[in-house]
Parts: sequence; C-alpha cells; structure tokens
Amino acid sequence: MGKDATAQAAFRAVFHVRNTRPVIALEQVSYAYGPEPLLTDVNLTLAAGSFYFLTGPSGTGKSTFLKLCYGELKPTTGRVTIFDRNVKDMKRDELAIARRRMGVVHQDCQFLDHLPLATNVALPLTVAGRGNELDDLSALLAWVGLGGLADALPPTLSGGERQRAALARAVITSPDVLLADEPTGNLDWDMSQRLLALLVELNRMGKTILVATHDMNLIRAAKQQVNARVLRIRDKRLQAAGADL
Ligand SMILES: Nc1ncnc2c1ncn2[C@@H]1O[C@H](COP(=O)(O)OP(=O)(O)OP(=O)(O)O)[C@@H](O)[C@H]1O
Repeated sequence: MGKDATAQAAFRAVFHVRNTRPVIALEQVSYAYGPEPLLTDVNLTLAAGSFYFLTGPSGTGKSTFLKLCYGELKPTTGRVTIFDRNVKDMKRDELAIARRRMGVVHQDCQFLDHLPLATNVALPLTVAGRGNELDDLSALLAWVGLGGLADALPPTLSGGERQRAALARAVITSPDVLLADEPTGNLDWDMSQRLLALLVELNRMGKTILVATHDMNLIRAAKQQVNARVLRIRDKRLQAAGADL
C-alpha cells in the first residue's frame, strides 16, 4: 500500500472509531428528586451524528433527562457515560472540560441583560479562555439571522431572537453535541422552521442533536429533512415513539 493510501486507511480507521463511539449513554438509569422516582429504567445510547427528539407531556421529566445527559444531575441509580466517562467518576473540572464539547440551549435562554448580544453569545468561548477564536462571531450571528443585532441588549430582543441567540451561544465552542430544551417554545411556525433548518445544518456537519419539544409539527417537519428518531417519556420510562409521528 502506498504512503497516501496507508494514511487514508489510518484516517478512515480513526474516523470510523470516532464516529461509532457513543457520545452519551444511559444504562439502567433512574432519577428521583424526592422519595418517588421521576424516571426509571432509562436506557439510551446517543451515537455520534444522530438526531433525536424527546417528547412527552409537561412534567414527565424531559428537562431532567437533558440534565442527566450533560451531567448537571447525576443518576440516582444506573450509569450515565459522557464521552466514555462515567459522570459519577468525573471531578468537577473534568465535567467542565467534557461540557465544553456539549452545547446546551436552556428552556429559559438566560442572558446577562447588561451586556450586548454579541458579548453574551461569545461568553462560553471567553470563559473557556478561547477569546482568540472569536473571529467568526459576526458570521455566527449572521447564520442565526442576528447580524444586525450584535450591539442590542437582551431585554430589547423578541422571543425568537433570544432563542436564536441562545442557539448561537450554544454552538460557539463548536461542540460535538447539542442538547436543546424546547428551543422553539416561543416561536411562530416560520421562525420554528428557521431554527429547525439551523439544527438540521448542524446535524449535517456531524453534530449529535437532542431536542426536547412538545411541538409535533416540528418533529414531522424535521423527519422530512433528517433521519430523526423520536423518544417519548411515558410511565417514567423512555420509549421509542410510534410511527404515527
Ligand atoms: N429541582 C427540582 N426539585 C424537585 N422537583 C423538581 C426539580 N426540578 C423538576 N422537578 C419536578 O420534576 C418533574 C419533571 O420536571 P421536568 O422539568 O424535568 O419536566 P418536563 O417534562 O421538562 O416539563 P415541561 O415540559 O413542563 O418543561 C416536575 O414535576 C417538576 O416539578
């Protein structure tokens, strides 16, 4: 085998291994805030590059599930593995390092209201000491359709603008996985479609996406565009949703 072919084979081997390793895995997980479990017997492996929706009635534990996935909560029983590490074995700084590979869009999109939008969006890079990588900030704001609002203060933004800004902030560190909690909660249909297009584009770049949502129309629209799997929380358990979606 020639030198180039050998290098390519090695690259493919490495890429193949990287690409098939689970990003996040939950095994026999249960979680309880009080005496009664909220989630029980949860098993899921998020493969690199996969796209998942998580749905279920309000209060069934979708946000809790996402928090387990990014290590904000540790399971009551069972095992959560993030990038091949058991979260229970990870020290606080190790978890912080792993979290830099994960972008999170929180349900409430909190911002620092006294700082301009661009500074807010840049914050994850700044606090990670990677402020020198901010060259692409304008391009990122333009990508989410907020190019003209870099200097705006968060309280002056609409709900849709805030949600797109939260998405930009979640992906500024170029994470391998994006977890989004009701990212289209305040958006009208056109704006939801626009945000969905951004998520689809990220997934096509190889990012792993997990979106908690009540919005069945969003899920149906996504399934026209990507190979998205749909999970549902029912009776405290995680299930694959039916083909009706
Ligand atoms: N920190 C907490 N302490 C105690 N109970 C909590 C805590 N956080 C959430 N809960 C409870 O756990 C249950 C599930 O909450 P969670 O936010 O995970 O549900 P959800 O499916 O995301 O709901 P929604 O769709 O309304 O956002 C709710 O009954 C909630 O009140």
